[in-house]
Amino acid sequence: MGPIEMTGPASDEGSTVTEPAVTGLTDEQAAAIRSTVGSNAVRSHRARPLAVLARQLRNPLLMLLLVAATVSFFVGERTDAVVIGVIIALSVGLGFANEYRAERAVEALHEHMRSRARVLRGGTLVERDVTDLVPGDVVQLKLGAVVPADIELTEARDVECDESVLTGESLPVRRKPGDTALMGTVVTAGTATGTVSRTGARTAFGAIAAGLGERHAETAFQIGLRRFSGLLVWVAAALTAGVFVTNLVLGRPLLDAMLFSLAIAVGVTPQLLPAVVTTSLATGARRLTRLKVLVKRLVAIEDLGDVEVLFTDKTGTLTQAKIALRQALRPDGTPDRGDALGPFRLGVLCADPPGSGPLDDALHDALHGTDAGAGEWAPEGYRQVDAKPFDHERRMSSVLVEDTIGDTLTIVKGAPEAVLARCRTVPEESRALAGRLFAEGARLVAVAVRPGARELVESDLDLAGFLVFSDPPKPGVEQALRHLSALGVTVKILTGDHPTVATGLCEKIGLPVSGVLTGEEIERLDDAALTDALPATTVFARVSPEQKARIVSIQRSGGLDVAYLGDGVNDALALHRADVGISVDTGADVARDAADVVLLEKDLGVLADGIVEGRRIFANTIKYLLMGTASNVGNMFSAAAASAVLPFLPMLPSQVLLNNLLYDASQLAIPADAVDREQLARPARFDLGLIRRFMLVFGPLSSVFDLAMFTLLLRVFHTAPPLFRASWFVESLATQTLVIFIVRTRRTPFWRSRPAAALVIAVGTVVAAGLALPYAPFAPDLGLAPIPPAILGTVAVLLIVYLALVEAVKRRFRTVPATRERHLPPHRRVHRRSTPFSRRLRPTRRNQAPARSAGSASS
Ligand SMILES: Nc1ncnc2c1ncn2[C@@H]1O[C@H](COP(=O)(O)OP(=O)(O)OP(=O)(O)O)[C@@H](O)[C@H]1O
Ligand SMILES: [Mg+2]
Repeated sequence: MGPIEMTGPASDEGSTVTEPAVTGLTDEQAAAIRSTVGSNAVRSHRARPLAVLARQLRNPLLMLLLVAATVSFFVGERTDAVVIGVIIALSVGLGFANEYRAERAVEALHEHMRSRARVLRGGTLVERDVTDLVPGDVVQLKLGAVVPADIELTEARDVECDESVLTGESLPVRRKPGDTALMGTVVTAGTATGTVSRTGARTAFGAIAAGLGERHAETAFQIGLRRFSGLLVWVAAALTAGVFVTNLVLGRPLLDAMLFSLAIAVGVTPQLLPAVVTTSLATGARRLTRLKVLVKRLVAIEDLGDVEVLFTDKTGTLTQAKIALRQALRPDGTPDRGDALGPFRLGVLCADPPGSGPLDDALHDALHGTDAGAGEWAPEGYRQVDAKPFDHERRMSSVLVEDTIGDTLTIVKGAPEAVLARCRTVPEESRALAGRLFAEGARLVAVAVRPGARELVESDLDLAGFLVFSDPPKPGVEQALRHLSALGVTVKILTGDHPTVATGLCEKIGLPVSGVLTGEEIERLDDAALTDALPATTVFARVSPEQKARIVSIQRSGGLDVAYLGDGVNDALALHRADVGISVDTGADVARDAADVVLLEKDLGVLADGIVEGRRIFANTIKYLLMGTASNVGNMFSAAAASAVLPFLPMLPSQVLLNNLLYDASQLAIPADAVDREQLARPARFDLGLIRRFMLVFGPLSSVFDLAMFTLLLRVFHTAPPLFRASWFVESLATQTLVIFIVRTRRTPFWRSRPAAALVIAVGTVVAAGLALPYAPFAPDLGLAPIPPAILGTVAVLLIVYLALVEAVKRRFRTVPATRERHLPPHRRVHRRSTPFSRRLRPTRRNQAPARSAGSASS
């Protein structure tokens, strides 16, 4: 059963299918089946305007207010009710427009995040989007693949699947021909071919993913935001109840009291919070996409900003992704000249098909030149009888081959420690040679043989020699590491490679090594000892996938925020454990699916940019929160207090709402604001305590000024209600919007920290509009009267004194480091893994062009 020639358009995949009879479905047949059974999707994504609108309207406060306004329209103040209605419509519109735009950005993210399966279509092996698969498709699975549908295996070579995502069972399960490889599980060993039996929601994985819904579990940031909103809900509730009761006691009409207290509540609640956060995140995501960093979920950007420790694998991240065979050496160190039983020819015999991994590809390249992908890959004259593919635990791969006259040969190649341990005798000079080569920083593989055996046994071997691969550092790594360290991120290496190679590389790229631990040593440490050893260790070498994951977990439990960057099958576990998993577009399926962030180019430099972006978003969100708790809360508090002592309402409900709307509008420019360098230089943490203290200090401060203003208006200027309200309207709008220029930075505003032009324009416009309102022709409808210059001057003086005072108090305000909550949301694995199985509800391109050849989108 030899490899068949592929039919159809030339493809650079060079994969062979060992079932000549199977041709799979054609693209047309697949499309026809898809039209009846649907896409292979477990969820859908599309910005749904109605859902976004419903989210805006779900606000019970607005609803209550709307009801009260409607009642008032029929029984009382008509104009006031209409004004209230218009303002509510405007604020709903504002929130809607912003959130909808952000949802569109999420949708665009999804379009970048496709995952492909190798499928036979019309006899040709092509790559298709996983959502295109239909029952009947013939699919190939290789090591590291996430099984794209329920697949009945027709052929399976040493296949093991990790089904923990479905069963919780962490040990891989053996899968033989006739078994079903389940969707969402991972091929942890071997290669297989099979026929799709079930897709999408009809699979067990689909059912689980559908049950979880589209909402991801909250991150620490989102929890912080929710707590913040909760805090303000309490403040609002207390104020509203107080105002309502006081006004009733004072004998004011029930409806007026109700409208006024509800308006106060609306004024306190941060309605635009979701819009501000999603706009920030969406803007950040767009910026990152341009830098070739994709985030799967918007909040992952904020997660990036929190990263304190970055674990990375070595090969392909710190070193160039493409490695080359440099030398083949016999056990005594003399070069192999291509002898029949020399390490090079044996190594090639033992290699997996092209495209399986960089190391084996380097061997094929050396044999065929660089276009090794096409054509026959095994040297002639040998037939493969059995094979044990490479895995990261054994760190070896082996084959049993038979030559034309029936002699058999077991060939083993792998990490020298593993291979030498299985050799009968190893000359001392060979060990010394290996040590020397490691010290040179070469990526080293030992090859050994055992002639004559009938079965594949990896023991009693004879060393055939070494294959030396060059694995030079990637250009630019040094600079990226400096950037990361300037950002306060500690970089550590978790590699399957040899410790000497790893430390040698660190020296070349300027990463100071404080300590080295090997997998063997780690095995002997219990969790407590490993915890103690972590801070002093930079390099973890010869670690297995489980050890990588264990190290990440232990680092996290120490309270630090941990990111993991890796692209291999051996990185998937660790990616899942990390707070932020980062992978590369060209990496193994499992790695990509386990990640929150995918780099289109494996480049540490862009990662630093991503971290900065995350911190920028965080900083700007915090600005909005602090703003909401400073003058805003203070003003509402003053209004509430004033309503108890004044003979009339200090502001009409419609004026409170209008004031709030204008304030909100000015805040929408915050996501675009510039952030001070020192705020980008350290990992950020959500600190509700800071916000609470901020509110307790700056709220009352603002109220003091309001009360001074009230006193002057009543006692000195003897104003009537319309003028009183107009004056206070302008004063409160100016204080609460202009204070952003002080709150937005820890430095001296403007001189030391320049705000973004957009923010200056937005705030300026809003203040100007507020100032103009009392003079507008429709001012009487709003219940406002023109303000005479004497009062305007007073407002200006108060404003300046207020801002100066806030600036002075701000300087005494220190952030106390918050303790971070350790929080790994449940089901995150199912969520992450189901991302590629997402379908756009409204297909844009109908019927994929069947002629499209596969290679285009593969790496
Ligand atoms: N295809 C292969 N065949 C034989 N041996 C291999 C093969 N791939 C890797 N090895 C050996 O196994 C060792 C461990 O490889 P592994 O993939 O676990 O980690 P790595 O890729 O070297 O490092 P990193 O974790 O930094 O990516 C390698 O150093 C090499 O000696
Ligand atoms: Mg790797």
